[in-house]
Amino acid sequence: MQTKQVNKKVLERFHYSTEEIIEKPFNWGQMLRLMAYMKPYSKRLLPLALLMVIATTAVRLAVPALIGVYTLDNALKNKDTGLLITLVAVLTGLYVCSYIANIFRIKWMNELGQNIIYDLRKALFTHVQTLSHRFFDQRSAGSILVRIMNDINSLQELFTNGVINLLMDIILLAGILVMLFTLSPELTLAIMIILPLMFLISTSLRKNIRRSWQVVRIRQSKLNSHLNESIQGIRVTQAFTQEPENMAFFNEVNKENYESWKQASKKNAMFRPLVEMTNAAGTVILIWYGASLIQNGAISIGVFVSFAFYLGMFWEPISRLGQVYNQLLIGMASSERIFEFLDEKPLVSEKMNAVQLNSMHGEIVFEDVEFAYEKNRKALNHISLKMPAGSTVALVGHTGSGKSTIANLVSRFYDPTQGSVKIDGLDVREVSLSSLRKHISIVLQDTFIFSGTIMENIRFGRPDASDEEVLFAAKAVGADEFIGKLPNGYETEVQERGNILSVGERQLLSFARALLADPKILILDEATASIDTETEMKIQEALKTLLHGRTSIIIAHRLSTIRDADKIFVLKAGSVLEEGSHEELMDQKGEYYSLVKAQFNMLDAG
Ligand SMILES: Nc1ncnc2c1ncn2[C@@H]1O[C@H](COP(=O)(O)OP(=O)(O)OP(=O)(O)O)[C@@H](O)[C@H]1O
Repeated sequence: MQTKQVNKKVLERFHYSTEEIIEKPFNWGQMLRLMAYMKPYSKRLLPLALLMVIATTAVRLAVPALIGVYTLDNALKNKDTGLLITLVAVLTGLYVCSYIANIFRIKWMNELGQNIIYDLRKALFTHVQTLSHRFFDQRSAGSILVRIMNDINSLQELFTNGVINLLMDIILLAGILVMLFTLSPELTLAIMIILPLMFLISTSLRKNIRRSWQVVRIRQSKLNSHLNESIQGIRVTQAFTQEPENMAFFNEVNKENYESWKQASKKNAMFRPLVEMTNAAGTVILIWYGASLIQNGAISIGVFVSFAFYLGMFWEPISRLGQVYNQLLIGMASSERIFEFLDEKPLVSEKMNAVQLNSMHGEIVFEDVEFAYEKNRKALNHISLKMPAGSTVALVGHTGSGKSTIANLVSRFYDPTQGSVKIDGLDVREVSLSSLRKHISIVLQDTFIFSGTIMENIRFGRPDASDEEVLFAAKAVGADEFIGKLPNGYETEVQERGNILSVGERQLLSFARALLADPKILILDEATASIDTETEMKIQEALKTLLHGRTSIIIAHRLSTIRDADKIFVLKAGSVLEEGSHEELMDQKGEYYSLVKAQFNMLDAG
């Protein structure tokens, strides 16, 4: 395998945090919490599946006794043809029953496992949807995806096969031991000498194999992260001609993945022969000691044959129990991560008797608001401001001065650490979240387009809107023109993030989306930044339609767009430095004046 030598600096560029903890010690509390997901199925599916497990196990336990003791020692020895025919009929009947029971066992167990996974995934997704922005600030989308998909998938194996195999194997093992002791206690005790060896192989080698597969999973996860980032960032990579470095790093990670897999499968391949060797040791003891017991007349040939059959069955559940144990430990780590998400409380939560805001005027008041995303780093500092209902208010200021944070607090994506945000005189913490957000629309610079048609995307905020209403909104904001040129017009399918559309076109779509939702409060956060001046002039009229009759908060760096605002708040380092109309602020010759001048000079120079 040839790979280009990777520059050390390139390797250092890639940092991927993978879920390194793949297994956790067994934990009863967590196990019981997991098992609680079986409860809805404890009336029908679970007992039915268990019944089938017991039925198949019982048949497996009965067969060796029927063949050895009954056929050889009774029917053949006594030349009892009647008994022989009965035994053949019973055996055939048992096999048929076991075959049918097995079909249903697999069917019901899979159904049970799938149902539990379905419930768990639904619970997790429903919960994640309620979590606050802060939760998403702290995690990558990839790591959330991994929990909802991979971690839950790894529990699927535990629920479909693991738990039931565990039960089946325990019942089978206990049954075999009872049969072995009943047939010949001396021979059983002699064979049990090799049990410690078997146990040692099962635990130590399995642990070793498990660790190797963990390394494979970590490497795979690294490979996934790199692939994901490579595809997402392909445009930047190509623009900076970083393809060779990217390829070299990929080769490195791919090779690591291949090597780890080779190691793990080598160890895996050793396991079966070792188990078979101990199995063979058991057979040697059986023949040597069993033969002498037959010679002494302590046991019959039939007992010996039945014993041999049971012994052959004995190792299978033991080695499978080791496998289930592995699954359990992996399940512990996965479930811990899943429960960590499920236990995460939304930081912004609704009060018990939250007020339903059926209608809204849209007056927004900030009373001495302080806010910090992170401790000791205030984003807003003693902010007091008033935005009258129906007015157009602009927030201006340098990057990082707190403009978007003010918008975030209005929508209650975060709560202030001090002071209060009031809408129509009501603290937003008193209002139900859905009724508050129903009256607010936000248009961001990087608007999100969902996979689906253009029509569906505009309808996003008001799913019950008619086609005519969608068309009206699109026309009003001037989006109709470009939509008309698309291959299928409003029915054109766009992929996630709307890559076939230009940034400006996406922006127009989100204006239409906002207009259709008909909110009382409209927040435009750098919403016109991606639209060229000509288009912007065209949509100024449309914007008037959009802003009419609502409280609008416009955040813009391009100051020409906010000239007509009723009030402009100038922010600096989280505080309001100046407020007033464009003319008033220009007269003041303060921060706003210098910002406008700076832009004017820049344009002049351009
Ligand atoms: N999710 C976040 N977690 C931590 N800190 C944040 C987060 N979002 C913003 N900040 C910080 O809060 C401060 C205010 O950010 P904010 O986004 O409100 O600025 P802004 O004025 O809107 O800037 P811009 O003009 O660049 O959009 C900044 O110092 C920023 O680094």
